[in-house]
Amino acid sequence: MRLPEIFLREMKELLGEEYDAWLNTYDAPGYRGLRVNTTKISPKAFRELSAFSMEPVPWTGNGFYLEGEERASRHPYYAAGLYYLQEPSAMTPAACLPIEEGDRVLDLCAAPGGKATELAARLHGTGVLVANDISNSRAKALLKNLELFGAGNILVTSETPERLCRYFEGWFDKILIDAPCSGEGMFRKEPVMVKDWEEHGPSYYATIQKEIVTWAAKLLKPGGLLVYSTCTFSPQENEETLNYLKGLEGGFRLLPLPLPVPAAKLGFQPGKQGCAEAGRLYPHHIHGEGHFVALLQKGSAENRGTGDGKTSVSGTRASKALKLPEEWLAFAKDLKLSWDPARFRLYDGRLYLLPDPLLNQNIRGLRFLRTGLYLGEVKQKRFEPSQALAMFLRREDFTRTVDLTVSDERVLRYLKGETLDVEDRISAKEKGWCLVCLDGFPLGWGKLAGGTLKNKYYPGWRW
Ligand SMILES: C[S@@+](CC[C@H](N)C(=O)[O-])C[C@H]1O[C@@H](n2cnc3c(N)ncnc32)[C@H](O)[C@@H]1O
Repeated sequence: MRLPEIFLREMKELLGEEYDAWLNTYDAPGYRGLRVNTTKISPKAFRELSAFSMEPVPWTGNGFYLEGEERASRHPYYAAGLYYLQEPSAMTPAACLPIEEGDRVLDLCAAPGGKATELAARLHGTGVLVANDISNSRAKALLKNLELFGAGNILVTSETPERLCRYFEGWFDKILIDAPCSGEGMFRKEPVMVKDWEEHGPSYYATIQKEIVTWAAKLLKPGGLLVYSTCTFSPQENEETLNYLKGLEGGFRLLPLPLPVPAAKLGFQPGKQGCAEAGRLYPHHIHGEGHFVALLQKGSAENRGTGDGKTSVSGTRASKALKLPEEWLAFAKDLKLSWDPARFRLYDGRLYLLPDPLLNQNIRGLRFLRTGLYLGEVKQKRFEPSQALAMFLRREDFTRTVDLTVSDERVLRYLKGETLDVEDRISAKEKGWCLVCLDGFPLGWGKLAGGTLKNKYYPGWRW
């Protein structure tokens, strides 16, 4: 593999006598990883259910090395949102952000959602995850991944950090910044990144990173926690950015990484330039690609207020209960869940369920792709439930289900959008909307009539 001369020189300076061991890793294959969606299934239950050959990634509770040849991205369990495919080192940043139920969490550079999906899972449907990416096209992939995971307590935006700050200054309990970077740690996995490094390099990204952390520092509550991560080795992009952040208003200090085992035992190397608590992940010390992770706190823990989420533009608006459409009420008779009426919003016939922390929050003018859980649409006097709602629900949340097992050839036909004969799976008189489930996990909607299942799997997701 061809690596830029300047990069190699800098790595020699960084690694000293470890340089050769590091360089040799480019002749070895990389590692594939799978992270279990713990809102849907426990890691133990997933291992029992799936036939995948997997070994735990020691710095996570739900990450695994994928060892066989299975095409896990084309397995129906993927369509059921049971896991995310992620390189093992990339699992570290989200694992290092301590999430508590009810938290207001921001993933500032979130697309396509590798870390955001884990943060959403750890919120267990409470609080809110604001998942942002400056790129609108990448934010669309982020939204899809969050909805596939069944996350409903979300706000997906495509904004600059500066504009987010006009709405959410001092609002977040936890922030994750997986910063755009020169990608030095990914050259083995994605050799095309070498070209980008030659065009831009660490100085270009260091400027962007300083801009991003400046706004993130304002977005975080006093006492709040922030994870800063990159997939690069460059101290200019890592320690220099941290030292810049430490000097910002509010005062930031580094904390030890809250891992299941001390970082040193896992083979993580300490950060440099006064940032020893940070973790440098090198492919010659761990089974994974290069990464950098640090956990910081703004001010001290005593400063950590409850925060009232005051906005800096046009005040707040009181939440009032919406008169719910008849079509929704008729559909919801089959739903075994109920929600506070104040949480519903109807825009152009589309019905949404807002996360609690957003009820009094002004988001007018914000560029967003999704506010909360999209429930579905009122169409020709009927309610059409959304794919996002199917993924959000558990099997037991809806009256009618069609239950298929993974060995049933109808599973793939359903995912392809075909009409199915399901007479053997239901009682003869069953009629209307039903949740199509795979081994107990919803895949999407169907409509039953006379033993036939009309396929309502979202056309944009069909296989
Ligand atoms: C390393 S990637 C994020 C990967 C993501 N966290 C994941 O785990 O899937 C960095 C992201 O930052 C976004 N980005 C670049 N500049 C940004 C900025 N100023 N504000 C917010 N996002 C930005 C890029 O579009 C890119 O998607």
